[in-house]
Amino acid sequence: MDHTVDWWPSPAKLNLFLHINGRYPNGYHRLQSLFQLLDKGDELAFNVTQQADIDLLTPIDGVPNEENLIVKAARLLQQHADVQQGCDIQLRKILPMGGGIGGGSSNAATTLIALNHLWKCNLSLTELADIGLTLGADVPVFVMGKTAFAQGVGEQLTPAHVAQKHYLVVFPQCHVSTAEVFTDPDLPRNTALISWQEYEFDQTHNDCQQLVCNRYPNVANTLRWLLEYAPSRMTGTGACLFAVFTSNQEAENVLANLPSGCSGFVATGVDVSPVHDKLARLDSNS
Ligand SMILES: C[C@@](CO)(OP(=O)(O)O)[C@H](O)COP(=O)(O)OP(=O)(O)OC[C@H]1O[C@@H](n2ccc(N)nc2=O)[C@H](O)[C@@H]1O
Ligand SMILES: Nc1ncnc2c1ncn2[C@@H]1O[C@H](COP(=O)(O)OP(=O)(O)O)[C@@H](O)[C@H]1O
Repeated sequence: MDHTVDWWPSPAKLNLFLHINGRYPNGYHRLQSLFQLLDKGDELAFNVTQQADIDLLTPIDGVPNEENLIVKAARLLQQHADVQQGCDIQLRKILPMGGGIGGGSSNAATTLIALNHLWKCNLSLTELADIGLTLGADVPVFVMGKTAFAQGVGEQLTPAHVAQKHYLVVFPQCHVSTAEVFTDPDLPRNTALISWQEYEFDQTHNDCQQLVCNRYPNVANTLRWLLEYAPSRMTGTGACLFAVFTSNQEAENVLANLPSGCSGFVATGVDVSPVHDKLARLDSNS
């Protein structure tokens, strides 16, 4: 660990369920979901500079910096708040991309929150969430920083307390594009709305799961394997799967026996994002 660098967490999320209730005229889907924030994720570090340049010093293979959500988020905030300073950014990426665990969206949210603090923009979380929504439907939940029920395209958020569980998150080594799932004619789009008070894991599902299992045998086989151990489901539009445990040790035991070709990690569900814990610590020290 490099102690001279101040790392900001960029947590992953799981969709404990994902119901598709319909479609808006612009083609976006109307959803209900429970976004569970996790205590594990990527990390980002920001070094404020006096020139306006935004530089990501650790590019991601296959994602040009200009298209990286981190750089886009920094630029948007810079324009929105008329900031004259710039920054150098470093990323330590551990979350698989296109996995349905929100890595890119979380990176964008952490960038908005950290630079709002470091550039002293003083924008509210709601303003940052509005900026974030223009980058992706999942950015607002990470900006608001609370495990939450979501509806609309995922931007209408109601904070939720979920009993603390330990999750084995498994990446079946295939990437599923969100746009590919949402444009598939076979995707079910007519689940009835539920009221949050009635939420129970067993009474909910992920409307994308069967479609992705049909198209990606790796996902179907890994899900079947996980279900032998614990209640399990796909998150988001895939391809990651999660299994729910009441103890960390049980989750670690199953991780140790993952089928070859899969990778994974164990994380604990949190009600509040670790980014917000860091902000609170910074605010209490200032
Ligand atoms: C459905 C979720 C659940 O978490 O899937 P994952 O991406 O996490 O797997 C997300 O809300 C996704 O959010 P995000 O990945 O930010 O989506 P965006 O970049 O805004 O959109 C990617 C594409 O998905 C489609 N899209 C996205 C969200 C939505 N409610 N309806 C859609 O139809 C649109 O066609 C869009 O072109
Ligand atoms: N900082 C970033 N981290 C991850 N992906 C990014 C980033 N910036 C842009 N992307 C693009 O966003 C896509 C979706 O990434 P990600 O958010 O990790 O997946 P998902 O939405 O399935 O959870 C990636 O395939 C990549 O092309």
